[in-house]
Amino acid sequence: MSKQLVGLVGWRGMVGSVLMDRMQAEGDFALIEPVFFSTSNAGGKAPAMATVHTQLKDANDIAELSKCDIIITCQGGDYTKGVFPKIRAAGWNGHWIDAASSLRMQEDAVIVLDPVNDALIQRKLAAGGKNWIGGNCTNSILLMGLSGLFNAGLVEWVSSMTYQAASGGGANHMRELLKGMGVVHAAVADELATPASAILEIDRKVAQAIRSDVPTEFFGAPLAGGLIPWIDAQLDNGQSKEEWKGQAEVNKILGTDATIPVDGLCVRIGAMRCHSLALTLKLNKDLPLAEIEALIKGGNDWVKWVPNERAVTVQELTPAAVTGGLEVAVGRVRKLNMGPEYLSAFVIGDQLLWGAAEPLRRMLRILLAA
Ligand SMILES: NC(=O)C1=CN([C@@H]2O[C@H](COP(=O)(O)OP(=O)(O)OC[C@H]3O[C@@H](n4cnc5c(N)ncnc54)[C@H](OP(=O)(O)O)[C@@H]3O)[C@@H](O)[C@H]2O)C=CC1
Ligand SMILES: N[C@@H](CC(=O)OP(=O)(O)O)C(=O)O
Repeated sequence: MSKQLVGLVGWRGMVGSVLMDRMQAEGDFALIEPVFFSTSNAGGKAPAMATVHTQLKDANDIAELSKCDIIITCQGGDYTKGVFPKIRAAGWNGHWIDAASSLRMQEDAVIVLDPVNDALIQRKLAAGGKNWIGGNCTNSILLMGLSGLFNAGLVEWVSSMTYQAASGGGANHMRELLKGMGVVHAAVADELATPASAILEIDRKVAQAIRSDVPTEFFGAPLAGGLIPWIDAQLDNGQSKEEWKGQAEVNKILGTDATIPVDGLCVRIGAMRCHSLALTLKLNKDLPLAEIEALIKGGNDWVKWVPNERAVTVQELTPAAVTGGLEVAVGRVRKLNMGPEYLSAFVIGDQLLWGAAEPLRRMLRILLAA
């Protein structure tokens, strides 16, 4: 049987690069005929995985895109808004798998996170669904960490304070943070090399470097040594668009009948990869912690439970421990002073894996197996 033609767009970006790594690691390329597209280098050499279509095609060429059975795009929302309507209008009836937020809330789109909503995906596939959209990275990490509680129907509402890594903005954002770190270090390298140097002089110089010399082209404000308590667009109700996605997407992924309120603050921090969420959950039952732990651990195969103890938390509930892996770590789980149904949790996962590339890769495999 001939292999399906799978178009790959955005494969060079932050998410796309991770997707390529994972597809190679899992042998996905052996199951498909890949065609690589580019918005900036059409005609250039395609990655080595392309054995037949060895030249990059123009990512805006509707005719070439329409030859694909499946298209996976990690190019971004502007690309989706520009190309998706045209290719559908041109009569293309293939499967569109997309990392961008543009189509997520469309009626005929499914937000895919198969360890959490596989039954929903299969129902929509059987009904002829064609649009499979990855969720917002932070919401995917939230649900991968606590699907056990959500799927047990125990969550009444969630307050979510997020700590989102620089790579969430993309490759250029991650590069900007690293450059900024270099600027800050360079500003005080001599003083750091002199043990007796005055710490307040170091502090003053660092503050000056952060205010004046750290690059801000992509983040719009200095991130190195600091944080930015706003991600994505401003909405009329006072939320950032990133905060709005919380309730909208969590409920769509779960397919809830009654909306579970999800709200909080989304904050950009100077981590490279991994998004974290400091959560307050209101449960609808007062359960023993041991039962809550068992439900969280049983949520899916990728949950890594971290006991609420200082030493193991400091070692295992951090970006350094979690980056590059498929485990989603859940810790700091305890009852809060507000009452026995109020629970804290700290969830951290590699947002480029379960928060972006992995659900797309797994959706491709679901389609190939259908
Ligand atoms: N970053 C994340 O954590 C997540 C992102 N998403 C979504 O996925 C989509 C893609 O995001 P992301 O991968 O972060 O975006 P990037 O900006 O990293 O990549 C998108 C495209 O930008 C172009 N590009 C421009 N400059 C560079 C560069 N220096 N290095 C690499 N590529 C570059 C590439 O296109 P070309 O090769 O054609 O020039 C690339 O395909 C977005 O819609 C985003 O919202 C979803 C979940 C998580
Ligand atoms: N907005 C997230 C990345 C992401 O998931 O984007 P979107 O929801 O637009 O696909 C961040 O900046 O960390």
